Order: sequence, then structure tokens, then C-alpha cells
Amino acid sequence: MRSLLLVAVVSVVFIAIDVGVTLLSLGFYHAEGFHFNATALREQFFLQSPLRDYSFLTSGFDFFVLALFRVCIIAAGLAFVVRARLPPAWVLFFTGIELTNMSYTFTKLLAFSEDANQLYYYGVWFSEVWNILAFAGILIVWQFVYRSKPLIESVELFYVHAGRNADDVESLIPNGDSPGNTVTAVEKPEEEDRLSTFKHVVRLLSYCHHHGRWFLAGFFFLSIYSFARVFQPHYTAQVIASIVNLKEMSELFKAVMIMGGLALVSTITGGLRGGCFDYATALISRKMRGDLFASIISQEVAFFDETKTGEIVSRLTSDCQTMASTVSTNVNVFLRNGVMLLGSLLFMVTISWRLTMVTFIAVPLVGFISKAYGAYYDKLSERTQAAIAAANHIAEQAISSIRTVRSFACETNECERFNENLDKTLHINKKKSVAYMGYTWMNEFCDNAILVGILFYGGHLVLTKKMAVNDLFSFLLYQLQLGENLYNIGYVFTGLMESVGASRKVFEYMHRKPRIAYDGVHKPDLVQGRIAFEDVSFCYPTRPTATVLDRVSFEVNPGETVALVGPSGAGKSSVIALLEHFYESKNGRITLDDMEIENFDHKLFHQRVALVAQEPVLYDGTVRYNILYGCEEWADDDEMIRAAKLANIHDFIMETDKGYDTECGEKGVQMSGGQKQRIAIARALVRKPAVLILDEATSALDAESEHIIQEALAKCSVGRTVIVIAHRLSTVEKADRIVVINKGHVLQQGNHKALMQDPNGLYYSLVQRQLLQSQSSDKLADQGESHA
Ligand SMILES: Nc1ncnc2c1ncn2[C@@H]1O[C@H](COP(=O)(O)OP(=O)(O)OP(=O)(O)O)[C@@H](O)[C@H]1O
Repeated sequence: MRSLLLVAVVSVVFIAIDVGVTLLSLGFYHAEGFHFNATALREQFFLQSPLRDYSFLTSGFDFFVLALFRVCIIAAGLAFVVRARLPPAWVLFFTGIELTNMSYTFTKLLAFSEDANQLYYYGVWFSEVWNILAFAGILIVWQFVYRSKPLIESVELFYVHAGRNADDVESLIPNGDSPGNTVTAVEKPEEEDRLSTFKHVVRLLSYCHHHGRWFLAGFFFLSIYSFARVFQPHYTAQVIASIVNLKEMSELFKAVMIMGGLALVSTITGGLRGGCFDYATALISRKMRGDLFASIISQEVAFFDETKTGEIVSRLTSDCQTMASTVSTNVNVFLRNGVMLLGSLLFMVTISWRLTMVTFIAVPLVGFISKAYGAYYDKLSERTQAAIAAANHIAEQAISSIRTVRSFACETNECERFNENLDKTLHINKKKSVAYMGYTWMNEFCDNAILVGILFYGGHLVLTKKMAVNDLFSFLLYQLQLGENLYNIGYVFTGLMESVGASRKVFEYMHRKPRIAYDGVHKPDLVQGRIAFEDVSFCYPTRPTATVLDRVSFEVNPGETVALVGPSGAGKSSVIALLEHFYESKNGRITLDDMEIENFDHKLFHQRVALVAQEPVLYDGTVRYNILYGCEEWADDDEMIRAAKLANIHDFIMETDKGYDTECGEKGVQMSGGQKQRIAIARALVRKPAVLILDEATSALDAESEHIIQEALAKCSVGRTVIVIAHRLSTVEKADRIVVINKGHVLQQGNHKALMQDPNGLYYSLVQRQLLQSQSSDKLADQGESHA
């Protein structure tokens, strides 16, 4: 209640000051110095009110009407607050009002200037300045007082305490949340998380500081260039004036020489400026991509479960390019035109402040149109980039799985899906084109309106002997230059909005903090390889309600081989994913040598605990590159060959023409399934891990490959802890211990013999049903071998 009272008092005080100052200023509408004159006020208020002989050229009554308009806005704001409703943001509306008001205020000043004596009235200046300030004040009161969340919360609480039932209060709150939850009721997180376009532009521009030297150099040349260009209309006018006024040849020659000199300077510095900014673009693009990639690659695995690869690639390529090129090009164009615009304005004000004011009347209007258009364009650009990203995702997915696409003859379907997304992009682009058309119309209209206004008002000034013809001529040349500068700045604005749209997601990814911090520092000299899961429960971040592991506990001693067994979807791979620290468990502990795995140094941990995945991924590169992946710095060729021999792949490699320099192809496409597996095993072994994790391939390898891999695994499990997700009976039988998992629970533990004692146990039935199948194929293979 107190805050409501306080706000009511603030509003009343604001209204009182506003109306008071406006009326007070009317008391200074006289030329007798700085003292209040009640007669002047009475004359302005009563004699020149619209009811009597009002004149736009002399009356200050308009300012009083504008003050009444402000009272209405204040009353509307208060009404929202009293009804416990958050007033709408309406920033655009208030900006429009303020800018229109500025245009009006400037026009009024020109009107007063028709009788130069009126410019000596303190009251005129008083009303003019106050009128602009008061509208700015309204915006501040609306945004920061009426829209303050604590205020709305306390008003809601007041209603609750005043005895209205909860349903009544609920209906007062915009989105119908309960009063106890008022913070969420008044918040619109999505809107508020979204940085304002202005803040985003600042963030985008601040990126330029990374290669500030090149921008500074560019700016230096740009300043000289603009300076030289600013003087050109002045000397052009002098050349024409000396011809028109039939002055001496020497004067014409002097003006032409100066113009030539200025043109030379502007040509040289213009080139240097362009070169510097162009190189700065390349540097910024590299930095942006580098930063974005560094941030993306350090995100937790769950991020990649949620984010599509095509989208990420799109952000890295198309968005970064759009950002880098538009930012630095626009900085260049904006600065050049900004400096020239200021220079032109300076000349224009010196020539005639009245005519300059005509230009200023239109500037706020152009500013407002640009702001409204910019906000719309920003949103559309963001949607365009999202649509491009979606199309990229489809293309990326189809191309990377071309064999599947071909084998199901889905080329046309993929084309259709891709085209659908292209159509969506086109649809947004159509809207952008329409918006741009409207914007160009308005800009052109304002441009021409200013020109006509200047010709009309300038002519009037010349005819009333308030201005010389030569000056009008000079002014027009500067006005044309100013028009061009304004047009270019408008163009920059469009480009910048495009950039802002593209950069929203890029910055979101760039500044995203990984939810798992790989910042452990524990670096033991020796890792023994004791693994323990203690009461570990887990669900994937993408499916937070589905418990995948429920209080899982088991231990693996150093040097032991443990097989994880269970039906499909039981949670075996999830156990491995947690052990690899891809995800973090909801509760429980996972330890290596009695130390939580998250405390280990990231590099050291993955060197001592190595994984061979079910479908090993090979990179596009040589066999050497793939085996030494990540340990090029410390592993030599001897170690690589030793690992390859252990993995039973050395002989095959040596049979190829290029040996270890044989290319594997994208995703190892030039290798067979068994060869890929063995290269992946070699890649794990070269690290000399204390713990080896193997996810056995489910897809059937031919008997020979199977045998070779089994042999390799037998060799490499000596002296190290091995955890294997087993799909074959041969593997399970050899394991020291078997952990049977079902629906996220550990059901049984023991060796093959012990577990087979329990015919009611899951392991027994698994062996009977599934593992038996592979056993029979193993036996068949053995028979085949012995026959051979
Ligand atoms: N990245 C993921 N996001 C969400 N859920 C997942 C993810 N990966 C697996 N799951 C779900 O978790 C559960 C356990 O899956 P998991 O891959 O651990 O089983 P599994 O025992 O290894 O099965 P399989 O032997 O078939 O590989 C399944 O229900 C699966 O749908």
C-alpha cells in the first residue's frame, strides 16, 4: 500500500511540476529580461488560447496542451498500477511520441523565429527545452516506476490482504499465475532474456576492439578522407560562385587547385581506409569463428543431444560471416558517413541555423521509422537465420547418411524436405522485402520532403532578405551531401539489424557456460584402475523425468575384466557415458582409485581411461593420424606400432601401399567394420590406459574379424582394468565378473559359472535366449575354421 501511495505521490508531483513549469514558462513570453510577468501568462493563456485569436507563430498555448497530453499518459500508467497490471513496455510508442514531439518543438522554434524578437523571450526557450525534457521524463516514469516489479508485487499483496479472494487477484495478473508466484506472474522471461537491439548492437560492435589497431588505422585514414570530402561542397560552391559572379581567373584557379588537392587526399586516404577495414573484417571473422568453435566444443555432451549439427554448422559459417562482414563494413560506412554528416551539419549551421532546423524537423521522424523498421527487421533476420540453419541441418543429415538415403531411395523426399525449409526462408525474405520497400518509401519521402521544405523555406528567407542567394546555394550542396550520408547510415542500419539477427544465436552459444565444468586438477602419477559406482542415479537432461539408472552400485578392482550384460535399453551405455564424464549423475558417486572422477584433470583422465565405442568413429585422415589422435605430442611411431600390433591391425596396415599413411576416408569409410574397430582399439591402447572401456559391436562381424578382435582384446586386457559391454557369450565367459543390469538396476553380479546356477535369474534367460545365438554362430565359425 505504501508503495502505491508513493507512486501516486510521485505521479501527482510530476504532473504538478510539469503543468506548473509549462504555465510558468508562459509568464516569460516578453522581452523585459528574466522576471515573471503575470500579464504575459494571462495573454498567452487566455487571449491567445484557441478560443480567441490563436496564432501558431506567436502562441505558447500548444505547450500547455502537450502538458495535458502528458497528464493523460500519467493517468493511464497509474490506472494500470492500481489494477495491479504491469503496464505494457510500449518503448516504441513512447519513442515515437518523443521524436514527433521533437519535430514539433523544432517547427515551433522556426515559427517563433519568424518574428526575431520572440527569440529574445526566455519563455520560448524555457517551453521548448521543458517540452522535450518532460516527454523524456514520462518515458522514464513509465518504464522504471510503473513497470517496476516490486511495485506490482506489493499492489497484488495489498489486494490479497485487503480480503479479495485468490481468484479475483489471479484475474488481475496478466498471465494468471498465482499471487504467491508474483515474480513469475509479472516476468516474461523470454522477452526479458532477449537483449534489446541496442544492447546487442553494442555487444556486436564491442567485438571490434579485438583487432582495434586495424580499426584505429582505418579510422585515422577515414577521418582525413571525410575531412577532405566535407570541404568539397564549399569549394565547389566557390568555383561556381566565381563563374556566376564573373570573378577573376586567378580566383577560379585557386578554388580549383584547392579542390584538386582535396580530391587527391581523399582518393589516397579512401583506399587506405578501405584496405584497413577489409583486413579487419577478415581478422574479426577468424576471431568470431574461433571463439564460437572453442565455446561449442567445450559444451557438455547433453548440449549436442539437444542441438542439431546442421544448426551449429550454420552458426559457424553463414551467421559468423554475416556478422563479421556487416559489422566491419558497417562500422566503416557508418563512421565515414557519420563524420561527413557532422562536418556537413557544422557548415549548414554556420550558413543558416533556420534552414538547418528544417532538416532537423524530419530527422526525428526518420529516426523513428528506422527504429520501428529495425526492430522488425532484427526479428525477421533472426528467423531467417533459424530457417537457414534448419535447411542446413537437413542437408547435413542427408549428405552424411547418403548410403541410407540411397538404399531407401529417399532422394526425392530429402529434396522435398530441403525445399520446404528453403520455402520457409523465402517466405521470411518476402516479408523482409516488403518491409524494406516500406522503409525505402518513407526514407525517400522524407528526403524529398526535406528538399522541398528547404527550397520553400530557403526561398522565403532569401525573399525576406534573411539569407544571401550564394548561401542558399552552398546550403543546398551540403544538404545533398547530408541526404546521401543519411541514406548510407540508413543502409548501415539495415545491415546492422541483419547482423544483430544473425548474432543473437552466435552470442548465445559463444557465452553459454558448459553445464559440466571440466576443471578437475587431480593428476596422480600412477592410476591403478579401481572403479566404483556408489548409489548412482541418472536421467538424461533431454528426458529429465525418465530415470535411466536407479541407485546403481558396483566395483571393479584393478586388473579385473568386468562385463556389463543386460537387455537392450537396460542402461549399460549410460553407465559408460557417466564413467566417461559425458554427463553428471543426479546423485551418488563415481570414483577412480577412490577419487571422484570429476576431480581428475580432464586430459589425464581420458588418457588413463580409454574408450572403444560400439561404432568407432575414424576421422578423415591417415591411419597414423587416427591412432595418434590427441597424443601426437608425446607418443612416437614406436608406441603407435606397438599399439597397432596389440590391436592386431599392424599386419594389415603394412600390406597397404602407404602403410601408416593410408587414408581412412570420411568417418573411416575406406575401412571395413573390423579394421575400424581394431584401429580404434589401437587408438585407445597407444595411451597405455589403466582402464579400457569397450562397447562390443552388436552388428555381426565376419568370423575372421571377430576372432582377430577377440584375440586383440585378450592381449590388451592383460595388466589393466577392462569394462566391456558384452553382447557375445565368448566375451562374457572370459570375464572375471559379470554385472547384470535391467531397467537401470543392477540385478545380479558374479562370474559366468555362478550366475548360471540360478535358472530364474535374468542372466540365465539372457544366455538361453540371446547370447546362445552368438554362441552357436561362434561354434559354427570354429567348425568352419577346423574344416578349413
Ligand atoms: N542421449 C540420450 N538422451 C535421452 N535418452 C537416452 C539417451 N541415450 C539413451 N537414452 C535412453 O536411456 C535408456 C538406456 O539406454 P542405454 O543406451 O544406456 O541402454 P543400453 O543398455 O546400452 O542399450 P543397448 O544394448 O541397446 O545399447 C534407454 O531408454 C534410452 O532410450
